[in-house]
Amino acid sequence: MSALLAIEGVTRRFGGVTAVDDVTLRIGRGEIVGLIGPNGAGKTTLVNVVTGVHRAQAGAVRLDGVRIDRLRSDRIARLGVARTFQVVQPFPRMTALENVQAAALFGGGVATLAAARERAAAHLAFCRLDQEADKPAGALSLASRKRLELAKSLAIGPKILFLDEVNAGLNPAEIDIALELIRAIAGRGVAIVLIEHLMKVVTGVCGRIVVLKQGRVIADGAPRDVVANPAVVEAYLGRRFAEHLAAEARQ
Ligand SMILES: Nc1ncnc2c1ncn2[C@@H]1O[C@H](COP(=O)(O)OP(=O)(O)OP(=O)(O)O)[C@@H](O)[C@H]1O
Repeated sequence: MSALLAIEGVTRRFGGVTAVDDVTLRIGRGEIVGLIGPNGAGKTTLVNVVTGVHRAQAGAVRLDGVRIDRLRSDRIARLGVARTFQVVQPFPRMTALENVQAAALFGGGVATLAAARERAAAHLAFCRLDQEADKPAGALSLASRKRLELAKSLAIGPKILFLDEVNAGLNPAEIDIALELIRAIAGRGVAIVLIEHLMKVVTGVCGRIVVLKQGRVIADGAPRDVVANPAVVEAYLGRRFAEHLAAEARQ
């Protein structure tokens, strides 16, 4: 079966820095993939190339077999590639419902404002924000704003969703809710790529982990194999932490 998203030999340089270096990666429908690596490894740049923010200087990106790497970012989003940002940026004076309604209208597939509103309400309920629907987005807590970003992403009808540090700044109970949501979204067949520094989160929710270092993929596989991979331990995890994770994985 062909991959939902195929990144094929993608390279992106900035001046003398090769931020993404000949990366090849295939992601299937409904997969939850962790994308990890040290600061500056190229994670955000890779997402920027896939979402059309940056052009690749070599390689190709295909969604459902169709090349998307020469398209504008709004077109790529409408085709089903959604992302959230590390720093959440809703329209602060619009209500949570209006924010999601605007995303639904952008995504297309709704004929009227009323239909967009109805769909937005359903996405808010799914993201456990129905109680906050009529509050200005700027008045929501950080955890709620992060879930609002998820609801907005869902409103464009994504096939694949890139989540950049959705758990940063959340407490353990809030992280549990976010992870439940991520599993539920994947359960609907949406592929998820989780950029995350919290290894407990990555190993807990991801079926597969990809590790970048200096723009290259240095590991790609099941969490228990990746955390035991000496190159990953050296580049990112550190030995004591890796031993701790391996012990947890065995339990
Ligand atoms: N717009 C840009 N202009 C110049 N250099 C850039 C640009 N974007 C990224 N880089 C460089 O590309 C490399 C990869 O950066 P990138 O932000 O993709 O890494 P990252 O893995 O997402 O890091 P972090 O975990 O810190 O977010 C770094 O050396 C960075 O300085």
